[in-house]
Amino acid sequence: MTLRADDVWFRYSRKSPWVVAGVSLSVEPGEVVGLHGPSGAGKSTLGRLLSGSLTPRRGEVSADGRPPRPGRGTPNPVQLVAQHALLAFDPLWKIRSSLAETGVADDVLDGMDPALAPPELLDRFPHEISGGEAQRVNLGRALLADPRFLVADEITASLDPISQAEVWRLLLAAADARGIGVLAISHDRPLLDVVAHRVLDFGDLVPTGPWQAAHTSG
Ligand SMILES: Nc1ncnc2c1ncn2[C@@H]1O[C@H](COP(=O)(O)OP(=O)(O)OP(=O)(O)O)[C@@H](O)[C@H]1O
Repeated sequence: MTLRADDVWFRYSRKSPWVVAGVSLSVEPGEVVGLHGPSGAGKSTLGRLLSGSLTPRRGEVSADGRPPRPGRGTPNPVQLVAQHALLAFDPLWKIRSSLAETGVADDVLDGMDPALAPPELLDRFPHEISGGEAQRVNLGRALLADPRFLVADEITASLDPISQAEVWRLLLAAADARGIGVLAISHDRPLLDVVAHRVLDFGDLVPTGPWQAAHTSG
């Protein structure tokens, strides 16, 4: 099973410029691929395309040959974990209810790795946990879906160094143990050099030919 983008193109509207223009990449099971680039380059957009929350205007995204969109009752094999973990939780729901929304049974929730979801946090509201705790629970929720791939988009950009190291330690351990392929998106090149097996630069993903030049100028 490979996560692939094949000549993917995307723009937010017909009148806006191409944000992703002819990009191809692949992530293998168990592989951690870093994606680096400046702010506004299009990294998050590509992450959303790879996780199926956006659909390419042209080209294809596939996980094991199929578009990574959740079917009815079927978890998405490509889970997106984004920077602002608290936005992923309903502020009016206790953490337990947000996790239960994934469809897992109560005993699975109670049996979650306490490093990801400490039992005492499950009955709190999102505003009652720290940013580091929120991102660990958010990662735990993505792992409940038993994903084949994780798109980790600036997941530790707002965290202190200790929380940052802990989130990455947990993610890399889960990826290694379960053979999950990871696309780690960050503007922090030294971080990617530590966590990833190889690092791609967003600018290098865009082929430079006359056709692209004509179609990416706006
Ligand atoms: N929902 C949206 N509607 C319209 N334009 C958008 C939308 N989301 C992003 N963009 C634009 O697409 C471009 C790429 O944004 P994107 O968030 O993918 O970049 P990025 O490389 O992830 O940046 P950063 O590192 O700052 O998060 C930017 O010009 C941004 O303004």
